[in-house]
Amino acid sequence: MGMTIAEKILAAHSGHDAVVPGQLIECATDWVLCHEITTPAALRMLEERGMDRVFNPDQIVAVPDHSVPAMNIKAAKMYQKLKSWVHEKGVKHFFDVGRGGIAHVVLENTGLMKPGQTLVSGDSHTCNAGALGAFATGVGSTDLAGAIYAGKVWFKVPETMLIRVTGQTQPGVTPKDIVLEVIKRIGADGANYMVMEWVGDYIDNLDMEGRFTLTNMAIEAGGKTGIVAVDDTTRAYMSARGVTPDQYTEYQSDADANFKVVVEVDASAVEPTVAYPHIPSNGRVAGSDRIAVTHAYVGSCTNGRITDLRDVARILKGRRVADGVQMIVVPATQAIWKQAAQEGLLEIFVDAGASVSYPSCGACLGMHSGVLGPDDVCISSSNRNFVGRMGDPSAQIYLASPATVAASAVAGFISDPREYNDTINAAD
Ligand SMILES: CC(C)[C@H](C(=O)O)[C@@H](O)C(=O)O
Ligand code: SF4
Repeated sequence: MGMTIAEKILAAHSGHDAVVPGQLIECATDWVLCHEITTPAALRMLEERGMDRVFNPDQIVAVPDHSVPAMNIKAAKMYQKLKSWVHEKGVKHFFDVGRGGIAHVVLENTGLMKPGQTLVSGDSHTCNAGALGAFATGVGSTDLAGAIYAGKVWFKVPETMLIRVTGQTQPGVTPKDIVLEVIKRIGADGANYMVMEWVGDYIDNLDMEGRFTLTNMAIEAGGKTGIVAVDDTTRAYMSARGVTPDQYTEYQSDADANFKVVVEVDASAVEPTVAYPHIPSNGRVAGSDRIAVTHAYVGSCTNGRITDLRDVARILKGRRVADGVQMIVVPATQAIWKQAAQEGLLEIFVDAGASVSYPSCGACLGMHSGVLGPDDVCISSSNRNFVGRMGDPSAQIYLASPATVAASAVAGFISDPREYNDTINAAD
């Protein structure tokens, strides 16, 4: 029996020639990603047991991102804890406030994380990095503590779901719509403890930014991670970061690999999709109901990349955010913020009446810088619309692509971005 990409990576990191789904393995971690929310608890566990060390300070990447710049004293203390640990242990890759942004997006851009590697973090969207042809997954604080201490974690080898996306999307339809459509179809637990491997000519033609959006949301279908095989797009992305193919290992799934489920998606039939409250699987076609919004949020590790900001700018250019709508745009990292500034995108946002914020998770999980109040209605480019996710439990969150968020912000109600296709194409 052949193996999938994920099985091959896990075998290579656990000293086995081959592994099968269900097998328990001790897996070496090439990278541990640490932020200020879950790392302090893991560090306390280690300290209490007198196991206060790191397996290798060069293989830890630390990025404060959720509650920074701190909005209260508690957050300031968590940030201090992460920072003092980084200095004490000599953690090599530290992206402090002002030099980083949202951890997953910072990491994907560094060139540190390479195809064929393994990554764990105390964050559920760690699956994001799977787009690089790597095995990346979120773990709880105990496993995080173990990884920091020993550079190893226990895994049960997951089954793999194959998602084949063929054809091309209509103008105005983006990777976010594809992933919302898939989660709608399979359900919020449809990929429970499975690897979601994306293939097909749609994926072949997709840029890395779009691939990260797909793998980022694996956890919203219960997936262990998402993964995309290495191809020329991945190689070019790595080489732009100074990493050559001899520095990483490429894996492909074998023709006779065992896929537990196969999902077929015709990209040309996918419409702009909005996940209605309060679960990401609750997808409907954008604009099928007239839903007034009070807030519009573009950002997060799912959709705060430069390509997302360009999509938003194409719609906002020469237009105004509707009265009564608070729109915030949060570039995911300092580097993306700078590029957006250089491309003139930030000026377009400001001229349209949107507020541009510093890179952080703040609004995405209702911690700061855009917390929703009672009965607010937000159209969000993020990945979760659970009750209370962005603030008050009575607030309603609708998940969509950046283009749909922008179209809705301009109209004042949830709208189909394809209404702007003519002007977008004319502007290009
Ligand atoms: C705070 C963190 C543990 C959490 C996660 O794991 O996903 C957050 O990033 C989120 O998106 O809800
Ligand atoms: S941007 Fe949102 S989803 Fe991503 S890590 Fe931060 S809080 Fe979690």
